[in-house]
Amino acid sequence: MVKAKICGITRLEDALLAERWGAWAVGFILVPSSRRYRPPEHYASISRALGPFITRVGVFQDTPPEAVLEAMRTARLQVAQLHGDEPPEWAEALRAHFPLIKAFKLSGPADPRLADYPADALMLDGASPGSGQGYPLEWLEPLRHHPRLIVAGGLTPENLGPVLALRPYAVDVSSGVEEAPGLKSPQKLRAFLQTVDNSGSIVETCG
Ligand SMILES: O=C(O)c1ccccc1N[C@@H]1O[C@H](COP(=O)(O)O)[C@@H](O)[C@H]1O
Repeated sequence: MVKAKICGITRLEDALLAERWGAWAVGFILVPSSRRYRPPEHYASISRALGPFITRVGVFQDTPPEAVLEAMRTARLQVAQLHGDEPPEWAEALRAHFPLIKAFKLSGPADPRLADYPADALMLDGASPGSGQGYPLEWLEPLRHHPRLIVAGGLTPENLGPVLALRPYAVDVSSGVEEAPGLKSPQKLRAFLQTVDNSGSIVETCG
């Protein structure tokens, strides 16, 4: 079963819909320059209202480890996603506290050495994260069989099919299920999660 992470959530109602419709994770932007940024205290109130079986992810970009730890604690989050040019030592320091996703921006075919970065899952994203910009799926090929590959960047309910056919560990979406930055569209959210869900049943039936 491919897992789905809904990223860039700013409203409780969107988080609850994502949970109800089967998302494995929700992501909260802690990058101050982003239009989807909200302070950690805001995310804490959303996190408190969710059930125990959905993972809360904090998204950071070039934030020093001490500040990441502080924000994660305040926002009551469980997994950190690093989206910048963080040195591997920062990742090692953070992994002592919680699982880590390392996101890389692709501007060409993925370099297989990205898998050497110390992280618990590897995300391959477009060149401009959070913009809805994608890339040719062939660029994933060098890391296609990575056991914890999360595919992100420009995904929508409509273009998800070929990505799901690659059977990555997870898919991640933000803009593709929004009506405005940070505000999710219930219709698009449902369509996205249903598409992921249906792909699981198809594989299980055929397998
Ligand atoms: O969403 C943002 O504003 C953002 C800012 C800084 C780093 C990452 C950001 N978003 C991440 O981008 C991917 C894919 O987004 P999209 O579906 O192409 O819009 C997603 O993981 C977001 O977490």
